[in-house]
Amino acid sequence: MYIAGKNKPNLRAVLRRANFARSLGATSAWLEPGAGARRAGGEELLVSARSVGRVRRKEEAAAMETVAVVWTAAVAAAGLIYWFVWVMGSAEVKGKRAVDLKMGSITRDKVQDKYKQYWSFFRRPKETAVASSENVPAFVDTFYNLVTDIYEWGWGQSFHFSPSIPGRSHRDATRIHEERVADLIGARPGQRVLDVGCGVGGPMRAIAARSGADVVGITINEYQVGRARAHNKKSGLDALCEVVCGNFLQMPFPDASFDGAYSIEATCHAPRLEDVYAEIHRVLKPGSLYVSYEWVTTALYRADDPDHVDAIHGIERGDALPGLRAHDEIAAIARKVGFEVLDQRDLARPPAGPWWTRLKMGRIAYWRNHLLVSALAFLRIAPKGVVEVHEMLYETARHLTRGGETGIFTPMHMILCRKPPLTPNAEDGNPQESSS
Ligand SMILES: C=C(CC[C@@H](C)[C@H]1CC[C@H]2C3=CC[C@H]4[C@H](C)[C@@H](O)CC[C@]4(C)[C@H]3CC[C@]12C)C(C)C
Ligand SMILES: C[S@@+](CC[C@H](N)C(=O)[O-])C[C@H]1O[C@@H](n2cnc3c(N)ncnc32)[C@H](O)[C@@H]1O
Repeated sequence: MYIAGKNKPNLRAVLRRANFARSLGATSAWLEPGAGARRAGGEELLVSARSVGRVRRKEEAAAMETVAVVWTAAVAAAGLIYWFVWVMGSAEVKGKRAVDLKMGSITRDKVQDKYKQYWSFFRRPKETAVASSENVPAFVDTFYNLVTDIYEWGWGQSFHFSPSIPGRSHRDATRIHEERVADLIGARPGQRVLDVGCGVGGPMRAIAARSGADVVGITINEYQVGRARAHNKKSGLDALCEVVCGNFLQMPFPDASFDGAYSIEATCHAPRLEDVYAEIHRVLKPGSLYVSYEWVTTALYRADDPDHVDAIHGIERGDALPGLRAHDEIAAIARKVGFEVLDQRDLARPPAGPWWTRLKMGRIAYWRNHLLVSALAFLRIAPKGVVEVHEMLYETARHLTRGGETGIFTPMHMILCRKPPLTPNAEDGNPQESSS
């Protein structure tokens, strides 16, 4: 019995009894009259102290969990961004990252204007087409200011296609397609070879490395000259590779100053093919070889099929082309300027693997790239206008793929020419170009 002041409330004893009683399934009232209320008060205190502790521990655990989740998410996001921008974003390329995207030599605030100016070329009325052919080099220059960095970032240092080779990387297929050029013209050490429309010099370095020849590249775009020289130096090939800024329609080289020449997917920018072929013929030594990979419509192209016309117009608009030529025009033009035609072939025809799969297989990559350029433009890291240019290239890829799949277009119509060697003139004994 509990007497106030005599028996101090022994909470532990009460609890022991309570536990015992609980173990027997009894209530506290069964143990001792009045003990229920006393025990209830003490146990409530203890229970509430315990539950406060439990709640606090739970809260602490939850807070720690939140911190861990936030950190994990932050690390994962950082990893993802790193992978997205630096690893995936430069999968094909060394040296060009999305964060380095510029628009060639165009100042940041002029990019959108230049892009509009580029498009206005295609809106010109037909009557002014001849006059505007004089503007083509300037328009091509603007185009390469807009696209060079995106090409390097998303494609590599070689701005051309190549047949895909099962089991080999794009990089290998590209190099093999370029080395074929060196072999076709028989380039060797000590020779001086001209690269007509050299871009940032991917092919030039592959050809110099393969043959040991000195290669001189010419491009209309000043920005590409800087990029090509930097790449030449970085690859240790600057002793063999030289780059000049100039127009291939009026080249700053003396007559008969090269032992060989090649052009890879570049002369398609010339409004009149005879003008560039005549220049190449002029600067070549007699007897030397020239090979070109030309962009042309094939025998499957039908000018009365609106789908064909639409695909070819799409290719022209997205690639700064004044007008694609037909495959059977090329050799006639080469002969007209004085070349002998040794061979011509569409290198895209079977057994060559399709060149356009590299464009098609990258749908996820395009989506990723679109997000990336949009984010960079939003953050003002890349100039405004980069999103529109990227969008244009995406469209162009669609048209090129259509051209490849339908077989109406090829970017690798190969033509191998020779400038006729000199033969002694029967009358005066002086050498003259042989007529073949
Ligand atoms: C010879 C020329 C250029 C040929 C090709 C090198 C380029 C033609 C189309 C370009 C591209 C299209 C899609 C781009 C993509 C949307 C972007 O995310 C990454 C770059 C692209 C793949 C880009 C790369 C270069 C091309 C394949 C012409 C101009 C005569
Ligand atoms: C598609 S890129 C090909 C570049 C290079 N052959 C390659 O395969 O990487 C075409 C090149 O031709 C050049 N080009 C176009 N028109 C030109 C012109 N009138 N004079 C000099 N270069 C020109 C461009 O500047 C660009 O470098």
